[in-house]
Amino acid sequence: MGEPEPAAKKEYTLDEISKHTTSKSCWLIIGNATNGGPKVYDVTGYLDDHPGGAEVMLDVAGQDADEFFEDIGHSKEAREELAKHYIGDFYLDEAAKKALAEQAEKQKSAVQKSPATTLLVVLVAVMAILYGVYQAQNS
Ligand code: HEM
Repeated sequence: MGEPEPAAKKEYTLDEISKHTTSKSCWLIIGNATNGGPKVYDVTGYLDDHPGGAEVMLDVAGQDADEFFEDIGHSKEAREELAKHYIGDFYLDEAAKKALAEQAEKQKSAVQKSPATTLLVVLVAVMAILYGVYQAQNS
């Protein structure tokens, strides 16, 4: 048994999204393999409230704005605000869906590996400090 799916999940194609590029109707695609895939947001009502200004949003309207959104390092509050404007998912064909799932899987295993990497870094640092102390005591 899979996860329960909402009955009618709306999906938008780039054809449709790319029509919404003005202050009268401004849509953005935000999301990637690490957070559930690309999603579509109608941010028309938020343009005038955006602390970064309306212009930056209009610049990337009707297209994939994920990198722009992530590069700013938007806060948790910004992400909560973003969620309010969600209108549906970005349509992915089977190949794109598969690529996204593979990317998500890769990200997951990279995260799982990271505690071991952190431990190794800490271990090397501790050994370096101990070596320093040993040297100091014997000089
Ligand atoms: C619905 C989508 C978006 C929401 C809800 C949002 C929300 C916010 C919020 C709350 C801030 C204040 C700082 C923070 O809390 O992180 C902020 C700052 C900013 N945002 Fe956005 N943002 C969105 C999309 C974008 C996009 C697509 C861009 C760039 C193309 C962008 C560029 C900026 C910039 C440059 C700032 C910094 C403003 C400054 O510090 O002067 N934002 N945004």
